[in-house]
Amino acid sequence: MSPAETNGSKRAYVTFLAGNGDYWKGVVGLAKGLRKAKSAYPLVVAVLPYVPEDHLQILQSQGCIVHAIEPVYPPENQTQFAMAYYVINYSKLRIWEFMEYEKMIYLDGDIQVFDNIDHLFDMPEGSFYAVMDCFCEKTWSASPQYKIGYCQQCPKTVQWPAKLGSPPPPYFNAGMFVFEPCVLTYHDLLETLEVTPPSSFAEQDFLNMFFKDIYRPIPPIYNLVLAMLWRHPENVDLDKVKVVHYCAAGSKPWRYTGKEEHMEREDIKMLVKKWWDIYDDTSLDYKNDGRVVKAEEHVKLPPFNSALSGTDDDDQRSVPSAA
Ligand SMILES: O=c1ccn([C@@H]2O[C@H](COP(=O)(O)OP(=O)(O)O)[C@@H](O)[C@H]2O)c(=O)[nH]1
Ligand SMILES: OC[C@H]1O[C@H](O[C@@H]2[C@@H](O)[C@H](O)[C@@H](O)[C@H](O)[C@@H]2O)[C@H](O)[C@@H](O)[C@H]1O
Ligand SMILES: [Mn+2]
Repeated sequence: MSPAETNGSKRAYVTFLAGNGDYWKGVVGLAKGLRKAKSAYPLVVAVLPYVPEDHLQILQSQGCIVHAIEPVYPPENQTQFAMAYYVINYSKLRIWEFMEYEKMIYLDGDIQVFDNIDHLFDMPEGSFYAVMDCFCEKTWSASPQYKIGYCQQCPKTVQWPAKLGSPPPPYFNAGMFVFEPCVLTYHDLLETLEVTPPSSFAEQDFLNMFFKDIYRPIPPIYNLVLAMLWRHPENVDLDKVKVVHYCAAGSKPWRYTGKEEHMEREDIKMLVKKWWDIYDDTSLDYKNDGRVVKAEEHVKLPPFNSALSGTDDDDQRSVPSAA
């Protein structure tokens, strides 16, 4: 049984690449970081059209399994996304059709894995695992939480006012999550998206709504949203952090100038250097041992109706507890 298959279930990390810009550097860094952390599983890259061929070659030369996907667009809308480019992030939904895998961990291309997190694949099936986000950055300024100063990271500091009803349910950052590709879920996601008005955080808001009944928070060591360092330092122990998410403005290591707000912090400089130390480490380059790394054929999805008659072989495993 290959390392990518454990107890018969095929597993892989997956990230997403769009455009002809420089995010491919984030994906290369991620591929090398997973290698350094001695992960047993491959990195699949879901790539949108127009990603340049030379970027794809670089990813394959680093051992990535490149899967071409078609874009997913939200319904026609006048929404002001928190960042205009968020509209392309709906295309992340395509990873639910990667039926050749039973369990996947999604990681944004601006994430680095500094310690092995393969054990997360052993979490019980049937739930959606991700780390809770923070509402304190300006990107949240249109939200009711931000306007009253409420954040789920410190629910007692500013209590959710009873007049606004019950507090919002736990809300995850969609830059990292543990999920199970499933054709029924995939079609349900796309059909639900067609009738869901888009909102500020695009697919992140949508995924939070869609998975709210099965979402289980996992500790922030698995996705350190950098703003936590200055918004909720009491919730962060950098020595224990396994996964860093370079999502704060100005923190993408491959574009780092140190000029944006908070970017002159010593911990930010240290984390950016940690990223570059891996990216520049040629001993972490992929050594193709003669096998030809082929972009795996997409599993041809069965027609929707025949998938309905499929049966799930549910094999529960012992699991680390979620947060
Ligand atoms: O031009 C882009 C913008 C985004 N992405 C992908 O979409 C993810 C989500 O965007 P981003 O990480 O910039 O959002 P943030 O987490 O910073 O809000 C990125 O990590 C990349 O994997 C990409 O490939 N090209
Ligand atoms: O398309 C919406 C995006 O929303 C999330 O990014 C946000 C979120 O983390 C906020 O809390 C931060 O304030 C903000 O900076 C950051 O961009 C995901 O990381 C990304 O993958 C993607 O889903
Ligand atoms: Mn990100």
